[in-house]
Amino acid sequence: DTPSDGILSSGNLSDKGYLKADPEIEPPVMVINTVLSLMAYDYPPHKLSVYLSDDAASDITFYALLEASTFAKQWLPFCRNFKVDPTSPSAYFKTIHSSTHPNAHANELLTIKKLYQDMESRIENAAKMGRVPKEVHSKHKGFSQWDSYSSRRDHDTILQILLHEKDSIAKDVDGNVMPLLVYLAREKRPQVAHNFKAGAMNSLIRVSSMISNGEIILNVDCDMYSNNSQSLRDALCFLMDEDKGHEIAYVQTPQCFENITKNDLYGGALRVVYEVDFHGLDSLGGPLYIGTGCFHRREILCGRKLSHRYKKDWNEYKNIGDMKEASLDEREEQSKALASCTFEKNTLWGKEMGLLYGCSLEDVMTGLSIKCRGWKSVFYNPQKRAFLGVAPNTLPQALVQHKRWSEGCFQILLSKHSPAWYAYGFISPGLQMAYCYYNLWVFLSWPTLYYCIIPSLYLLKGIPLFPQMSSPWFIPFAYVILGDSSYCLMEFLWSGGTIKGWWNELRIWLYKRTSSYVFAFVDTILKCFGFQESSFVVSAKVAEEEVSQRYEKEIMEFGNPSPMLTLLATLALLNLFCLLGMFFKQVFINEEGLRIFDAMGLQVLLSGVLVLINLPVYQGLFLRKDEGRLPNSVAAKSTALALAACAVFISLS
Ligand SMILES: O=c1ccn([C@@H]2O[C@H](COP(=O)(O)OP(=O)(O)O[C@H]3O[C@H](CO)[C@@H](O)[C@H](O)[C@H]3O)[C@@H](O)[C@H]2O)c(=O)[nH]1
Ligand SMILES: [Mn+2]
Repeated sequence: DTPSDGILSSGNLSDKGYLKADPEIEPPVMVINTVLSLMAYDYPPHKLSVYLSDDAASDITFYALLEASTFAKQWLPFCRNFKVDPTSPSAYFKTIHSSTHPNAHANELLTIKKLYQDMESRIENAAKMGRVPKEVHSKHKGFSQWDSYSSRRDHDTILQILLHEKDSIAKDVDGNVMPLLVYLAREKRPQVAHNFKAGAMNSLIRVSSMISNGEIILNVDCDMYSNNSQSLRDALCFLMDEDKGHEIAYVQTPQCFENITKNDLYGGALRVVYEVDFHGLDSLGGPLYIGTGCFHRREILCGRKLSHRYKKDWNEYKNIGDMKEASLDEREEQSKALASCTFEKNTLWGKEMGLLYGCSLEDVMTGLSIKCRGWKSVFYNPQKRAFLGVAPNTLPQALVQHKRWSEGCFQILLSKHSPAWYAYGFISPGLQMAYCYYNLWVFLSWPTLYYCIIPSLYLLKGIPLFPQMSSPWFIPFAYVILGDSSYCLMEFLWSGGTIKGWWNELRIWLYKRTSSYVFAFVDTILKCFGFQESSFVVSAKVAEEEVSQRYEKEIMEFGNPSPMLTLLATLALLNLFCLLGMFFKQVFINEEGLRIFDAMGLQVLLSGVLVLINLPVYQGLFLRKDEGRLPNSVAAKSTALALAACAVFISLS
């Protein structure tokens, strides 16, 4: 029985103009489903507080949350009475067919579904019109906070306690108390760095300390709803364990997705990472903190070091001092100061307290710094997924996400918290190596690029680089190739994947290394020398109808021209040209026929596999007519580049 906060991170930004209007990228209806699912946890409601951080400071999101607070009055009792799970309304309605339920349930279900759909259409209308209806605006004082708002990068703190046990309206239809509910848009000014998600989280940590000060903080991305209403209780079992609990800083659940298709075209499920790697990490001191679905102890997130005398007394309720007596308005006013954009000046926030700044993988870096202070973490991976979110559903988005991640990993390696040197002595050598395994991702780009380019060009020229098939030196190569691929395949199947899914994973493995990691490497170096500013490209959570349809059919979505796509297409064409050129030369010019297979078997195999794996690229370049194909400009550029590379290489003596 400990008070806990559901801290929810949401909102988005478009400093660089990647994004359009916010309700399009992170739609308010999705966000309130997340909020409702957490409010309905199977947990005493007076000990539960939910905070929504809106980095876009959109009055439409505020309006949606206001609607959700009203709808919750019916939804929470409904969940309680009928043991509803998942507790996100939209996910729940998708799972049920009313005919299979007894009568009482069926009637109430119809009523609540109708209420939900009405609310949804009101919110969607407001989002479509881009403003909140006038009559609603005048009904709630909270909206007046937008009077001084000039843009999403320039506004005061907007903070509203929507439900609080002190307030008589905070009772549901059965007369029970409801969880505390707060909307927060921290202050932003163009001249002050806001530190993206980490900045938003730190504001939430401070503001919540003033309002509810729960001991446990759960942090969830705005697209991840609770799929298991017990997971909060389960996580507490680890943290409150009498023997080991006092060493544990956080309990991390895997990031799972609801929109993964059967063969997972973009490898978004990260199956092997969660089913194999993270369990390994768990035995070495605990998994990385991955930014969502994670239960933290507030004190430790705020910088506490491990001491052997530390043993939590869960009965001693940390009170919020004078604030207990303060009225809600006073509380709001005082908490606002904590979310101002200058509050952190000359403090340790972002350096030693809260989430750390200056890295595009703030979460992993923060988790590492917690480990270096002596704490452990736990990986909690229940059969019934704790949270479900939205994975990227186009190739460019998947690549951009991997770029952000690998860039962050590299930054951590170079940072003062580097697992390669700083962490030495603080964490076990095994964990150090495990971190480095991720931190060194970007370097994999160079050998992979080499293997995608050089052996094929030499094949075209007729120069063997590997032992011929009849030589005994061929055996170690064959052993490594067969051993590695069959091991990976087994691991993938064992983690619940399909054979085709493994082939797709292999493709994404290649694309990450030959585009995301390359660009991440270059960008990190540029940032080190101050040629570039840091950014956080928010992943889109919704897609156009046609894009979604192609995603369901597992047709690769390329979309707009970008340097990453040009690079991928060039490599794909280079391999195709080399392979075709070689065959042509062998059969028609040298008339050696297929003897080349003995001399250059491995090179033929390598180019052949690369060509097979790139089939979707050739289709996207030349065969498809739909909007998701590779743009003509990319086709022209990549063909020219690939041909030029072949020609130049051949002409070199
Ligand atoms: O300036 C920002 C940027 C992002 N977010 C929120 O942060 C969350 C994660 O952003 P998203 O664009 O969905 O990132 P993902 O690519 O899904 O992020 C993954 O990787 C991130 C680190 O790169 C982790 O923080 C995330 O938890 C993890 O889901 C979302 O709720 C955003 O609204 C903010 O609040 N403020
Ligand atoms: Mn996300």
